[in-house]
Amino acid sequence: MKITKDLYRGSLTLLTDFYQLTMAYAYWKSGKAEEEAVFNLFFRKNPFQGGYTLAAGLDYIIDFCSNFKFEQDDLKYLKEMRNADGSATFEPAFIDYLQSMEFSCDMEAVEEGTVVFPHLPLLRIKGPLVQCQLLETPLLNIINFQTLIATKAARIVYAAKGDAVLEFGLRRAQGIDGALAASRAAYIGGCASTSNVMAGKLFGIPVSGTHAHSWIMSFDTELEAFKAYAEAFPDKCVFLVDTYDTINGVRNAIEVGKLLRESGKEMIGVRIDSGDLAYYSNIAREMLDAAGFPDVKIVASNDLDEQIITSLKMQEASINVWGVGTKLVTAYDQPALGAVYKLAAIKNDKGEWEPKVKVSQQSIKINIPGIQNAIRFSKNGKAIADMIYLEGEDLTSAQYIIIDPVDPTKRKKINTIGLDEEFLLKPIFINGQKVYESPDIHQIKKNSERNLALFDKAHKRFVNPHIYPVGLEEKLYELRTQLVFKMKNYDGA
Ligand SMILES: Nc1ncnc2c1ncn2[C@@H]1O[C@H](COP(=O)(O)OP(=O)(O)OP(=O)(O)O)[C@@H](O)[C@H]1O
Ligand SMILES: O=P(O)(O)OC[C@H]1O[C@H](OP(=O)(O)OP(=O)(O)O)[C@H](O)[C@@H]1O
Ligand SMILES: O=C(O)c1cccnc1
Ligand SMILES: [Mg+2]
Repeated sequence: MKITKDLYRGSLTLLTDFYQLTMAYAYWKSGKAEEEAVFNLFFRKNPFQGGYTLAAGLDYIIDFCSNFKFEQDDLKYLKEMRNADGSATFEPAFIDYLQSMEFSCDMEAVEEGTVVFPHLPLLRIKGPLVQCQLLETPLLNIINFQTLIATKAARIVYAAKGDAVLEFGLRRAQGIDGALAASRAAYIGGCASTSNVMAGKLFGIPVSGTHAHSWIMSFDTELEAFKAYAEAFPDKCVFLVDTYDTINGVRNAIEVGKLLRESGKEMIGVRIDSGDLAYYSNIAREMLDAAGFPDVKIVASNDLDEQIITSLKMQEASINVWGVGTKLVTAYDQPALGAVYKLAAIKNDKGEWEPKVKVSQQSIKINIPGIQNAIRFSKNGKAIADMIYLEGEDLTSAQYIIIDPVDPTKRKKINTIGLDEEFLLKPIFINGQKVYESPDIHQIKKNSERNLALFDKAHKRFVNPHIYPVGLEEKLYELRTQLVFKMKNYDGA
């Protein structure tokens, strides 16, 4: 297979769990395939034991849905699928049905770079049951990963307190697609650049890089290596100083920095990639300052994450730029976000929407039924609370009570006078037609910055962050409670 932009932009319609296809077939057999349904995509817990999550991945979803079509070779594959007894898994008429299927759903979603919280709908899709069902797996695959990595990046960038964070993860990322999507999401989360050249080409992300130990090792001496690099890249010299002896490495960098200056150029930085990064960065800073290089940056790398960066900041390390790879692109301490996709409503024979609920012993697992949206209330540029409500509800009240979806004793009163309101779900597709103007990657990154600025630092700290209030509007809470009671009786529980 060729790894080209087409891999991500072409039809990936079979990228779904087989059970979506078995259900599709069974829906079709039972005459339910075209019944209208609404599904919500949401998660139940912020990743990394954090206080917020940064949404990413929508642009992939838009591409996926825009190209949602069973191609001839997809159909051939399904047609040839056999049961254990040798009979065809799917009837030919079903294959014809798939062939004629075109994406015709309505979709609303939060924009990429939106700060989101447990229980909020990140995406809502309305359309034929069969289409909504087939889309469950790819939508989750895309949102779960990119949202996870964007959130990890936002945390790392937050720890860096305004210093640039360079994403160096390609060599340790989860395969080719994981690497590309991670580089994209890391940029959305606030990284300044990626080392992944293909991500730069595909997504328009700035690329940057220094050099490796192998460059130094290929010469007889470190000094020779620095001089040769300076000749090749007089405007981009970031010297890796720790191959043999970090202090001597800084001395050599200063020597070449002086030569560069004589030729009218300035050394940009030094990179330290091992040892005690606080200790060596502080020595390097003193040496560089004393030699007349106060503007030369000190880049640090080596298994960094938000915790180590925070520690190095506390130690007053003289680091200005952070190269972060493995722990960012693999979301090292939490390898998956647990977003789910649940049926919220279905249209009955009379054309009325019937809200649907999945009952669980664990109240956190009871989904929120009905066709929902969410409003973010804020005051003077600071978010106060999010309210999930039923679409069509009268929203002119001066006061709301929002009720915690897991613990109904937790409630918050919101007086709306003087508050700003933002509807979180934006229309993306109507009847399968795209109505959303996708922002470019730089605008998405700015949206992340704007969104993150809405939230108090209490929600951003790494240890026991303050919980941001997200609640159900009273009527939605009532609907959910009544429905749970009804379904439990129905089950005889
Ligand atoms: N001052 C510091 N405070 C906290 N963590 C640090 C500090 N300096 C470095 N670290 C981190 O400690 C870890 C050190 O890794 P490790 O024990 O593998 O040593 P190393 O420097 O990589 O060794 P080597 O010289 O073989 O490359 C890295 O994750 C690094 O980011
Ligand atoms: O540490 P990360 O956050 O993943 O950042 C990327 C790392 O990749 C490179 O070295 P590599 O890890 O390949 O070799 P090394 O550990 O021997 O330096 C680089 O020098 C960084 O240390
Ligand atoms: O450019 C760098 O310094 C770099 C790139 C990838 C991995 N480690 C370092
Ligand atoms: Mg390493």
